[in-house]
Amino acid sequence: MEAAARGEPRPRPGPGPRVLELYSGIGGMHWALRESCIPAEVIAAIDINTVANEVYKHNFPSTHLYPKTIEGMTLDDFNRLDFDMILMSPPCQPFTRIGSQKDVLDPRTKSFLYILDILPRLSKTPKYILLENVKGFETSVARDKLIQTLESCGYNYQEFLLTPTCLGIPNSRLRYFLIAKLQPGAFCFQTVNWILEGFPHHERDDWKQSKLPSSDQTLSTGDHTEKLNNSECGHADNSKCQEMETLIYKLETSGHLERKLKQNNNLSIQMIQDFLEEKLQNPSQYLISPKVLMRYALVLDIVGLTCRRSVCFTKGYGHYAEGTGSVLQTASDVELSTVFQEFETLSENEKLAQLSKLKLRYFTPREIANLHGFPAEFNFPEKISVKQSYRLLGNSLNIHVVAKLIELLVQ
Ligand SMILES: C[S@@+](CC[C@H](N)C(=O)[O-])C[C@H]1O[C@@H](n2cnc3c(N)ncnc32)[C@H](O)[C@@H]1O
Repeated sequence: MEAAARGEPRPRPGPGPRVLELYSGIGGMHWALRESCIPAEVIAAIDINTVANEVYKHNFPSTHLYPKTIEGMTLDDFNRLDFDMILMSPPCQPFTRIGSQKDVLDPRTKSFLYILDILPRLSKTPKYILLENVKGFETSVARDKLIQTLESCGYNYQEFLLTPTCLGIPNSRLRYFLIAKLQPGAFCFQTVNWILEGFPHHERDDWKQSKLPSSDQTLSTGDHTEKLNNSECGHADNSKCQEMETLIYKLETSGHLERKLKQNNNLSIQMIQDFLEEKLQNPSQYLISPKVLMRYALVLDIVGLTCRRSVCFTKGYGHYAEGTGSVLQTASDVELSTVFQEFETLSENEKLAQLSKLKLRYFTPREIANLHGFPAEFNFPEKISVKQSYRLLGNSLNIHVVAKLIELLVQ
């Protein structure tokens, strides 16, 4: 029988922090911890999703994974785990613009409120906390309760709104992050009581910088334009005033096109082609069907191989066409604008013939994993379907962004 099952604390594996990964999903936090090179060990992960747990176990067979609800863990269970760090991505549906917005009244927030209740009562308050959630969380009651709890427990903390483009990755995924460190531990940068929209600058040899990171001292490669364009999860900004603007082609106004052009000309961001698989297995399954093309062509976010942008991939990718993530134009010799020229005047057959020239396909799960920063060693068990992979990746996070935050948290 294992020590934990006998009610005894687990033996310490090494010198670094012992990490508890809550809402572990497919282990995005675990991969980020590895990338951060912090000498830490995930001593337990907890998630209720059986499919996600299959993927987690496949990639981290030696990590103790609890396939149960967080509320199903007692205070004693948590105390026995004897952890120093919590990494967590609570469910985001209660806080998204298109979700329920029920905030703390949504039953899916219950487990998070339970964690806030447990935190001050732990026999050892963890030294480090990192939380990830959607944009929208920052204005929630749940966030206010989190801050109250952290302040009453004696944490220093910093909030962020970050997207992978600030690290040169051609994918928008604007997310809320909070890192908290138990006092007297101090951060290697000056915290501020507003939300940072880039990573704080620091001198490699002088982490204890004293200057306040003002807005122009943060790395904000295109963040502002991105927020306007992709404020949550890649849904086109269909506000009333834009409906009044002239459409150039597709449903794009000159403003949309200018923004995309600016993103594609931003040389600090890599090209989409750097994230693609060389040879697809069963490529026909990724082609966009004529039915989807005909119904959704105008709302698909289309990116080419040399583009330096893509919109946020959500769990509905490959299933719902609108606002769930970009699709790839594999025909590099065709101009998107020419395909949509006088499109409305064409017959159905002519429309399909035009659209087919683009050779559009979905990104594969591996390619989305690449954009999310998952390393080559990460993979899905064979029995996990493409659709399930999209769902799980859509719920996950950008590894590079979180790895950098873990470094900021611990250094
Ligand atoms: C936003 S996803 C986290 C994804 C994860 N960070 C990853 O990289 O895949 C939220 C996860 O919380 C899990 N979850 C939701 N409510 C839960 C609860 N009450 N107890 C345990 N896990 C829960 C879901 O199954 C889902 O995998």
